[in-house]
Amino acid sequence: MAVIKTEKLTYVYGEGTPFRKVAVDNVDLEIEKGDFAGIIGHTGSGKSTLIQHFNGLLKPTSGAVYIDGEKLWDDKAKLRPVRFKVGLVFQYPEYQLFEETVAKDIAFGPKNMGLDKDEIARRVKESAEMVGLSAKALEKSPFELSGGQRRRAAIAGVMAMEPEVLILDEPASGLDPKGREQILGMIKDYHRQKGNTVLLVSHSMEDIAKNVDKILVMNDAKLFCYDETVKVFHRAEELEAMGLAVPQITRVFNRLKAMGIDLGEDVYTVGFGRDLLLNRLGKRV
Ligand SMILES: Nc1ncnc2c1ncn2[C@@H]1O[C@H](COP(=O)(O)OP(=O)(O)OP(=O)(O)O)[C@@H](O)[C@H]1O
Repeated sequence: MAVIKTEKLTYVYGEGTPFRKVAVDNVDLEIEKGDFAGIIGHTGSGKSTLIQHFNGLLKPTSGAVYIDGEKLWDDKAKLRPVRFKVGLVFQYPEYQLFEETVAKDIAFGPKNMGLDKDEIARRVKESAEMVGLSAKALEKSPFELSGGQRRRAAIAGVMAMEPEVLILDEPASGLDPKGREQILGMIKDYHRQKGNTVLLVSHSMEDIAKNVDKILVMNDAKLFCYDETVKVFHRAEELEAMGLAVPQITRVFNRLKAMGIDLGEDVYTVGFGRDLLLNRLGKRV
């Protein structure tokens, strides 16, 4: 069964005003349990609006959202547990840290869930380890940490709620290349260890290509596709037509194909391209 399902999901900002804007338009979507997916689309294509429906932060203008088969908004009392089930990490979440220590910040969500002290302590420890924060860092004020560490602390705060679905909006934005790799690697490890559903919004095709198994593409408020990474990059021309640059390495190999050198596979990471080439050249890799 799909963990997230939408039926003709539509969301309109400013209904009844001259500024009316359809941000999500008739989206039918099924996200399976355990999927690790990237969400891409040009600026303003509706990515943030879409994900805010998945934990009941936004109410559809029309259409429906189901979490674990349960329709949201039929009974408002059921929204609270959904917010625990679907954890949302906003862009630049480090600006939302406010407690006096990192440990207290991470504990905030589990505390809010009404868990007992021991369980909260276990979760704080486990999620701090997951994001690579030391025991020493936990006792510091969030303001004593570096930007990258603060981001980790904020992500750990949502992980500590042990959501079934973890959604992150641009988790690597504003970080240097090394910081980006570390955060994305950490999210990949989290998915591998927990097997949970993880969705991450990103502007970077390269980041997406390297990390996720599936891609959801939004275009002008509509769902363009939700499919395996390879299959999505196979549609490079359509993606480029909607202003989405496929990874540079994919373009190089597509160019080779156009020149008659078809290696028979879609290439979207440098590592895979290298192995493919070396294999064809008959060398061991
Ligand atoms: N609070 C709001 N009021 C009015 N219009 C809004 C509001 N938030 C978003 N929009 C509009 O809805 C559309 C979709 O916005 P959304 O933020 O969901 O897109 P996005 O794909 O996440 O964009 P970005 O990549 O820039 O974050 C855009 O045209 C945006 O201007």
